Amino acid sequence: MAAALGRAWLCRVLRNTGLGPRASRQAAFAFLQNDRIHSFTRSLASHDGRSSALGKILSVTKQETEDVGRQYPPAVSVSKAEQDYLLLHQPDQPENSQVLRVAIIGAPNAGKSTLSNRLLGRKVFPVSSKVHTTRCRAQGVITDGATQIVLLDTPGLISAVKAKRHNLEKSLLDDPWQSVKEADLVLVLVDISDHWTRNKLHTELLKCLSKYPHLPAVLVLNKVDLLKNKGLLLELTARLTEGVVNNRKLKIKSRFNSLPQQSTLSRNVSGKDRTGRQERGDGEAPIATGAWDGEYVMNKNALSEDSPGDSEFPHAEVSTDCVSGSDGSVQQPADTGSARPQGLAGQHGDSKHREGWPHFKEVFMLSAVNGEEVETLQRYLMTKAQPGSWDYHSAVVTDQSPQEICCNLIRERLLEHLPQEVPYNIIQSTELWEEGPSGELRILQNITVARKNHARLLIGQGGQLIGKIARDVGQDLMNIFLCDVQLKLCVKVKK
Ligand SMILES: Nc1nc2c(ncn2[C@@H]2O[C@H](COP(=O)(O)OP(=O)(O)OP(=O)(O)O)[C@@H](O)[C@H]2O)c(=O)[nH]1
Repeated sequence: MAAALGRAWLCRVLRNTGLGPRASRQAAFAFLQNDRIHSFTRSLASHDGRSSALGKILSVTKQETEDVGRQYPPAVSVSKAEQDYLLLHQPDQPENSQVLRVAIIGAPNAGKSTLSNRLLGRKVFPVSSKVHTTRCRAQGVITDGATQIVLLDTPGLISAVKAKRHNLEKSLLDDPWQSVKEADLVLVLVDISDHWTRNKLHTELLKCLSKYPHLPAVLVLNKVDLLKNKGLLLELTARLTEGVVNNRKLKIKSRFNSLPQQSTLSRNVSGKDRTGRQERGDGEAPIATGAWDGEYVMNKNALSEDSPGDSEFPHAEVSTDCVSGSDGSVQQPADTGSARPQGLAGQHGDSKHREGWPHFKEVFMLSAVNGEEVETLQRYLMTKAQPGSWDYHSAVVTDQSPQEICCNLIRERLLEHLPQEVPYNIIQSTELWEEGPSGELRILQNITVARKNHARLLIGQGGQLIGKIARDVGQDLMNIFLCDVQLKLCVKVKK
């Protein structure tokens, strides 16, 4: 009640500054939710000169709103018409505008949507532990100063055979390829906590990279928070890059023989520091910071939390004895005692037989779920933007409609809470989408399941599960739209 009164008062104050009714309500909501008012005022006010009036009321300087605005991106409009208008609106780019389109590709469940949400600073893509949460590609937009980064979130890469066997829709097969075709840079995400898949790049990934060999590609090892033995990161890096990053050969050294003997890198484990001295276990642990091309790669603090000790960190460095082929490919020197894992396919082997990709420009090791090192990746992406026109107005955070966002987030929860195939056979339809008298968003969505027992599962005892899903999705939607949301879910059985 107190919050509602406070909101109404703030809303009136904001309206006196010349803001429209919805803008005032959103701003008031944001202010009382958190301090997201800064981003909101930035996105609204920076275009029409109202920033000074709002700034006075909120005691926020222009610099402050810009700084915090970087942290908190603009809200998404609850109205499809408004969102469509924004999407078609002429981008409000400055003269020195820069742009970078980034396709995020990887196997299903690698964490592509989680990373996209992290980079955006707002959850607009659905995430779940079940595969194929993302059904078609969608875009997220980060606008910071004169630079715009467009993230192309894609469904997990799958083979045509698999798509046919599981009767999966065409978008799952085509969209990742389409996104790569449109991208300026591709992020290849690998789930390094998955023992079954982490030792080799997915065949479809390799096919995709081979098809666009001149597109800059960056390897991202995700879910480092789940890895106990951090030393494995460098071993995996050597495998997945075929021992070459940015045209340079990797040399992996370990101060302690922590890598297993049968390791593909064991012949390079020297147990010595850079000066060739044998090191003691209590010395300062060398880490792979700035190992490649002078850029940041791995940060000890970011990765050491659950590490058994610094001795787990091997050291990686790059020798410059790699040469570029005339086609831009990297050729291995004859015998340099390289870190290249044995038994890998040749440099130009077909994607079926190779395990890694030797043309990655950079390697990042991060945790999309808790944000470790995501900012480092974001900074890197910012530096890669090239002069060019923006794709979107700075107030756009995604190209999805508000209804699509809502459907996807409900599906995310259905995937999370329902067993096996049940959530994949559900049909969702939005029956009501309207703005209530106090500016709240009212949504009624029908969820049609295939069988009665599925409906029982979904409703849960005394309506507990469906109630929880409605509350959780409602909360997510409030954070996206920055307004009150009343979400009702109605479970039906297919006739
Ligand atoms: N522990 C941990 N879990 C993560 C991390 N990143 C993603 N996840 C989890 O991995 C699961 C899959 O994440 P998504 O972002 O949906 O993966 P995706 O690649 O978009 O999946 P698809 O839509 O199937 O292609 C979710 O349960 C996430 O919470 C991470 O860095 N650490």
